[in-house]
Amino acid sequence: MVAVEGLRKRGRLLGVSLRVERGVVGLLGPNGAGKSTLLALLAGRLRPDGGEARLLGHAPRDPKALPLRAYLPQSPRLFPHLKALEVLEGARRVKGLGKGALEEAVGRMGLEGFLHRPVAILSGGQRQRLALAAALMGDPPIWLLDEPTAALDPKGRERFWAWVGAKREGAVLLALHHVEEARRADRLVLLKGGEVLEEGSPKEVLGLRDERVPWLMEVLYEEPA
Ligand SMILES: Nc1ncnc2c1ncn2[C@@H]1O[C@H](COP(=O)(O)OP(=O)(O)OP(=O)(O)O)[C@@H](O)[C@H]1O
Repeated sequence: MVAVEGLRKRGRLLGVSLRVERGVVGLLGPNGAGKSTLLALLAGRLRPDGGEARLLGHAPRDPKALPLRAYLPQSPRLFPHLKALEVLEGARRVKGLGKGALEEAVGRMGLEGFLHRPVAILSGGQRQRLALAAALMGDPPIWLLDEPTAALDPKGRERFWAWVGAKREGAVLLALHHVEEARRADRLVLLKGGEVLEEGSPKEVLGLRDERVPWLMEVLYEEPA
């Protein structure tokens, strides 16, 4: 479903290969590891210098790939003067979806309380919930989400993971920083310096404690060993 072969972006990604048929894949790694670059390349927002990626057989920049994926960048741009509901209406129209999809997205992310407020006065977490609802509306088969829960409170995180859990088909790729969330993924991919360092189940990857990954101790193991 998502196939990546030797993907390169100068100075940022040094040749990454991955294959995700289905399920939730967490991308872990310290700041600057290349997680956002990989997701932006998969979303077609960046052009690679080498290698290739396919989303259900389509190149990321092929217009046919657009309706197949949801992409949430690390700092989503939302027009500040629009009301939350207008942002969602815009996403719904662009995606050619019915009202039901919008209502589902509102319910999933709990947006009922601030639908009529302009983006400019929303809190950081409210904006993130809105951006997620707009991106995931219609439930495309592939989700590419860059630190989707970074600004969310515990309830918002639960709502997000409940939505992930309700997704029965498809591939979800998430850049993550927290161990407790990484444990919920089906597979984890550790990136560092633009390369894949390890790949495996959360148990395998989070159990790694060798000298190649000293940053794991600092970045991932907030909990006492
Ligand atoms: N436009 C750019 N031009 C050149 N280098 C860039 C550009 N954007 C990012 N980089 C560099 O690419 C590397 C990978 O960055 P990237 O944002 O993909 O990392 P990340 O793993 O998502 O990090 P974080 O956890 O901080 O979000 C970093 O060293 C970064 O400084």
